[in-house]
Amino acid sequence: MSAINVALLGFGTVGQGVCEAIDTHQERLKEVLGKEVKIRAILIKDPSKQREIDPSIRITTDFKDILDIPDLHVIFEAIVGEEPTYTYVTQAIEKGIHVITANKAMFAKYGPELLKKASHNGVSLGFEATTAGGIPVIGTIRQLLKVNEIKSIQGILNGTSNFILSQMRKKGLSFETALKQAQEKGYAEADPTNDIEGYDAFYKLLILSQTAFGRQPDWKDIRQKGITHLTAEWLQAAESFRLRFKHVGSLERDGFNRIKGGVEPILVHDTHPFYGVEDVENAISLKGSLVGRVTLLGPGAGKYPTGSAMVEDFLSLIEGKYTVSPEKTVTSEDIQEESMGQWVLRFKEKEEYQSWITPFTLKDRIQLGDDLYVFVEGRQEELDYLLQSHEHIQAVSILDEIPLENEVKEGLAVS
Ligand SMILES: NC(=O)C1=CN([C@@H]2O[C@H](COP(=O)(O)OP(=O)(O)OC[C@H]3O[C@@H](n4cnc5c(N)ncnc54)[C@H](OP(=O)(O)O)[C@@H]3O)[C@@H](O)[C@H]2O)C=CC1
Ligand SMILES: N[C@@H](CC=O)C(=O)O
Repeated sequence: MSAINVALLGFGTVGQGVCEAIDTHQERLKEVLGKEVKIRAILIKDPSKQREIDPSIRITTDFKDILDIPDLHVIFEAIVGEEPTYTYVTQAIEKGIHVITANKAMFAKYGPELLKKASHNGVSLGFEATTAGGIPVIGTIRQLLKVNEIKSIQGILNGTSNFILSQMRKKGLSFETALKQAQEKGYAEADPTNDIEGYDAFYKLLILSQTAFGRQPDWKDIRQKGITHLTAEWLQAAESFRLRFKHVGSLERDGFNRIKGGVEPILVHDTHPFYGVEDVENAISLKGSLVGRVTLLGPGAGKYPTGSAMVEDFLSLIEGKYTVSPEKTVTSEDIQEESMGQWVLRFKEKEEYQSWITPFTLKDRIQLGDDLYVFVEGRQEELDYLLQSHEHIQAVSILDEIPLENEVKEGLAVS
């Protein structure tokens, strides 16, 4: 029985997850593929680090050694940053080697080009692990929602941020302590700025856009804000109104087929599917033209969930499910939808507007903090009044949000 030869780029949290997944599930892989999967080599950066690696696997710091492996079928790419990753992936594809990547910073930027190159060279490029850790969202869109036209996407897309917000709220931890724990658990990026300032979720949102809508919006049109300004007091104050702050990415196509959206902290009510998404979990809610709203939930980061995503991607790739470039043709022009009644309110703070999404009906104004208010059970006219009477609040757009299940709707505003 011949083997499927693979190599790993990177042996950090994700690389180790892939290695262990292959090791512990070798029998299962053999059963499905009819062949053994053999890790031939691992590319690392720092040769002085102590590692527990099967001595039959070659360890190298030179990517040329990887390219020179005879009959190498697949490369699992789990290193950091745009370069040298883009160069390595390009060279692998040009050599006819399939690639599976976890690197969203690289893939958000170069994904469209690399997918074309892969298609041109007759190889596949799997990228399930770039987005939402272990949740099979890319596969769901690529393989299971081919007829449905995706109209909108919302997601908690960064495990580290969600973990920090949950820990600050539940245990009153400081931001720094919660971040440190996320780093120790292997959730955070090498540079956690990407997690806490929203870049990581931003990249994932662009990858989802490419996959679901067949293209990306202009990057500068996508709002991007992290979680660093949120305090434990705010998180706990909101809780008493059955509201939670979640860092959410959202995208929708407007009537002119433009893609709009952003990543930012929003408040969700306890009837919202994202309310109970806690710690390292991620969630993605897709609205399809036939199926309606589908919400996927699961672990958004970490060694085993990400290892799982890459190995499942590998199986799909070997089984030939990804032989065609996943880019869809954008067809429909008539995607204008009736508003579900959700507004983005923007609040001016130090000459800058910050945005939170809030349901539109308002009634009683209850003070939460010095300059933080919640509005409960009101009407459209009251929102209009609020907007007119507070020059520092703007309603900038209506989102196709998940409707709240009951009639009591709440919003939060800074006044
Ligand atoms: N952590 C997670 O939960 C998830 C991470 N990802 C993505 O996966 C990738 C890897 O993340 P993660 O495993 O957490 O990162 P780590 O920092 O834990 O590991 C990175 C690995 O890449 C190696 N590496 C870095 N730069 C180079 C280079 N230039 N040449 C060769 N090897 C290099 C490092 O080598 P050395 O060991 O020698 O330092 C290390 O083994 C990232 O792109 C990340 O965004 C995606 C989904 C989830
Ligand atoms: N740093 C990322 C890892 C997974 O993509 C996160 O926290 O979500």
